[in-house]
Amino acid sequence: MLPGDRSLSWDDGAVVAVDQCALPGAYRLLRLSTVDEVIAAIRRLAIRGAPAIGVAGALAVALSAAAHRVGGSGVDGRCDEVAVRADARRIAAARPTAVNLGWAVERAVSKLAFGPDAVLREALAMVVEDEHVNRAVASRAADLVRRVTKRRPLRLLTHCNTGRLATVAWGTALGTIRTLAEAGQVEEVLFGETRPLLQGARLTAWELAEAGIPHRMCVDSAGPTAIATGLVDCVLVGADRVCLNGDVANKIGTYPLALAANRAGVPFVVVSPESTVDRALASGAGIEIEHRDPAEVTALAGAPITPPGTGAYNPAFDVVPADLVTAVVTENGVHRNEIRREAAS
Ligand SMILES: CSC[C@H]1O[C@H](OP(=O)(O)O)[C@H](O)[C@@H]1O
Repeated sequence: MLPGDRSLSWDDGAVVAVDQCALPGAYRLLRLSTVDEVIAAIRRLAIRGAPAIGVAGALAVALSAAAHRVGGSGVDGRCDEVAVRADARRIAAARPTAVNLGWAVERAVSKLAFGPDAVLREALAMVVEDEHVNRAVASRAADLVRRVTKRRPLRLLTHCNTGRLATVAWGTALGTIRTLAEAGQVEEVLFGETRPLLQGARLTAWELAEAGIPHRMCVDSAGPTAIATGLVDCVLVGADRVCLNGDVANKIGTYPLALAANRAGVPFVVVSPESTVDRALASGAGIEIEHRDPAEVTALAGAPITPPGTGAYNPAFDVVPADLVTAVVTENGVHRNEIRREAAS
């Protein structure tokens, strides 16, 4: 097991991460010592979740800087910056939608001139920061949920996995649920299985069981009905990219939940670190949505579920327009609709 709540760490020149493809059947650690090994882990979602892939990307830049060290150590260290920047571009391209990956890679690359050890220090700082940020965001989001709901204890709905596995530790939307549960304020969590890769069924179920929080799963398409029939007091989701106007990209299946919540008057709260906010992007129209292998849809656990030759539409994310979002909560505050406004509280 990794120390504490951690699902991602650094150990003696290697990235160490929980293999999320092996859960819930096996808790297995990956030890990744090359840039290509980290890129492959991100691409197959062994490491997944916007904050987690960001920090893993920064650690991969540190692996590259060490591999391309050209002399000296500490403040005298230098590396082949051209080679490291080429690696950084490949790392940032591993998955296009979560802004955290590019943000974290750029932050690690910004220390290149100070040598490989400085790059590693910056990446390790992100490891520590992520857990602190997530706990702060979760606390702020829990306060908002208490303000915008009446019923106690709460019946919450979430989607995909936004817990300690999707971050370095604690989690964002699921971190908020953990915070509320620790205060005895959660009756039950309903979550979607999250087809096709089953992040809900495999990972959120595992985390909620580990935390001892009452939970039930539903098929993704039942989430809107649960909201419409009064089974949900608040919807809590994560994000992969929040735009300047408040549009939010998140796991496919989030948009229908937002539509149902808006129609039912149920709060729809997005919980994410500031590193998921892309202030360079005016609106969701500019977000690159990752489209993945159709075989992820036409097969289940590797076994075909359709006749041979069946095609599939497999966007990994959708975009929730800002007007369907009750609030985006970050460590800097509660943003209602447009992100450009300063935090409302
Ligand atoms: C706090 S995780 C944010 C976000 O990342 C997940 O996507 P994926 O499993 O494809 O990496 C999902 O959209 C979560 O909401």
